[in-house]
Amino acid sequence: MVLVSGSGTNLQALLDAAADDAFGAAVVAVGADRDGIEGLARAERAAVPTFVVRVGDHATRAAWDAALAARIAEYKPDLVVSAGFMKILGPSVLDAWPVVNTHPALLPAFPGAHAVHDALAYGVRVTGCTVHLVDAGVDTGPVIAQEAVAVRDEDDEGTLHERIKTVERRLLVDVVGRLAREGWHTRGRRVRFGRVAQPGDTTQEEHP
Ligand SMILES: Nc1nc2c(c(=O)[nH]1)N[C@@H](CN(C=O)c1ccc(C(=O)N[C@@H](CCC(=O)O)C(=O)O)cc1)CN2
Ligand SMILES: NCC(=O)N[C@@H]1O[C@H](COP(=O)([O-])[O-])[C@@H](O)[C@H]1O
Repeated sequence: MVLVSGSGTNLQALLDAAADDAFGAAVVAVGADRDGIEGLARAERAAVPTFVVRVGDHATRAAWDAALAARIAEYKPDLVVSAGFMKILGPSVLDAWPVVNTHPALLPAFPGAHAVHDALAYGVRVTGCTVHLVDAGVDTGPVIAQEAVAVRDEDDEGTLHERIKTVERRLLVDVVGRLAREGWHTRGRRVRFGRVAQPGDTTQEEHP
C-alpha cells in the first residue's frame, strides 16, 4: 500500500521494482488525499487499485484518519509506504499498520512539508534523504536508511529536489524490498533488517 499526494515518481520506482517477483513485494493499492494527481494516474496505468480520501470531506481530522484507515484496510496490506504523502497520519492508521516514509532531508534536520526549501534557506552544504518508520510525531520516527546529497552553488529548490529524488527512489526501493524479504526489528530507535531479534527487541509483528 502506497500513499501519495503528488507526481508519484517514488511510487513509480516501487511499481517498476515490484514487476520483478524477486523484489518480494507488490503494490496492492495506491491511496491519495486529493484527486487528479499524477501519482494516481501512474497507479491506474499499472492497473493498481486507487482511492482518494479528502480531508475536506470529513468533519474532523480524526474522522479523516479513520476513513483513510478503513480504505487501507480493504486491501489488507502488510506495510504502508508514504511516498510524497503530504498529510500527517493519525492513530487510526499508525496503530493498525507499520508505516514507512521517505523524506527529502537528513532527519532530524529539516522536518516537515518544506524540507528542501528549508535546507537551501539555511545554507547547508550537504543534505539528502531519509527513509524512516512513521510515528505520531512529524518526521520523528526511527531512521531506517539515509543518504547524503551535496548542495551545489547553482542549486535552486527544483534542481536540488530532483537530485535528492534520484537518490531517494533508489533508497526507498532498497528499503521496502529488504523489509519485505528479510523482515525487520527495532532496538530502541535503531531499526535492523532481519527477523532474528534479541530479548528486549521489538519484532515487526509487535509493531502496529
Ligand atoms: N504521523 C505522521 N504522519 C506523516 C509523517 C510523519 O512523520 N508522521 N510524514 C509525512 C510526510 N512528511 C514528511 O516527510 C510530511 C508531510 C506533510 C506535513 C504537513 O505539515 N502536512 C500538513 C498539511 C500540508 C499540506 O496539506 O500541504 C498537515 O498534515 O496538516 C509534514 C510532514 C506523512 N505523514
Ligand atoms: N515531507 C514530505 C515530503 O516532502 N516528501 C517528498 O515529496 C516528494 C514526492 O515526490 P514524488 O511524488 O515524485 O514521489 C519526495 O521527494 C518526498 O521525499
